[in-house]
Amino acid sequence: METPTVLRKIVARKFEEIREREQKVNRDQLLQIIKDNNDTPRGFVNGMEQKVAQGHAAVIAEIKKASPSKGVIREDFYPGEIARSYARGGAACLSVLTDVDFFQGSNEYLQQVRLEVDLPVIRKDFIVDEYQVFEARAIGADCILLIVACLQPERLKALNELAMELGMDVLVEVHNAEELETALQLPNRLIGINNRNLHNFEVTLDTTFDLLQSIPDDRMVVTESGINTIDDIAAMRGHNVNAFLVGEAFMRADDPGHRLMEMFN
Ligand SMILES: O=P(O)(O)OC[C@@H](O)[C@@H](O)c1c[nH]c2ccccc12
Repeated sequence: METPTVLRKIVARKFEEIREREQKVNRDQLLQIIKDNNDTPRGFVNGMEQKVAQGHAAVIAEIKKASPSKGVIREDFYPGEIARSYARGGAACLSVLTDVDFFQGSNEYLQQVRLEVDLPVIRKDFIVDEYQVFEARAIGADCILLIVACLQPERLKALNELAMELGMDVLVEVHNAEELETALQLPNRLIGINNRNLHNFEVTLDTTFDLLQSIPDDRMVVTESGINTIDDIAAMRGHNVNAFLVGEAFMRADDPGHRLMEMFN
């Protein structure tokens, strides 16, 4: 048997969580909620492209209380306030962790944030089943994350198509060359490169630099995790990487949006 890495533990728990949730709100009910909400997704890819077209970095600013690798990152955690701060600081889009058991996130946080600001929002979770894609749209997500490391290629493709049918964008996340090859089979504009290995939490920005060479110019590369300094940003921009997903560096600052502005301007 393979050793249960953190990612495998999280995914095993996800399947249980989905079963529990489905008991309370089934798929048909989720569809009804989506219909009743009558909400049009905000263009996530569009938001990113606009920033880059203006010559700016496109920053996805993350709202994350805790993580399995770092424990609690931010004690005073008011997602609506953080979202407003990020909007003032010039974020292109927001990311909200909704995983409860490992990241102390929640669906309610995403719902609050979406009411608070006009920015597009990605649901950051470990999506392994259609149920979660419907749920994402039902709580107002404009985009979902699909992590190639948690999914068989056929499943990845099916979940990606479902998200698109629901009008959402998808950030496809990879960490190595094999996963990248799988991701490039999809037509998606955004390719996320996670600098953190989700099996052992090791972080190196070389993950992005190494994989970059194999990505055609018509994709937008989002470098994810471990972006902590102005030098990190300069190194990325020097390689023509202009889209960033940043959590911890902002969340540890008193005013997260102000920190965003300091780091990116
Ligand atoms: O806090 P950081 O190091 O700036 O990282 C943010 C983001 O990249 C990270 O939270 C993340 C990237 N991919 C994920 C998948 C699941 C959970 C979390 C993540």
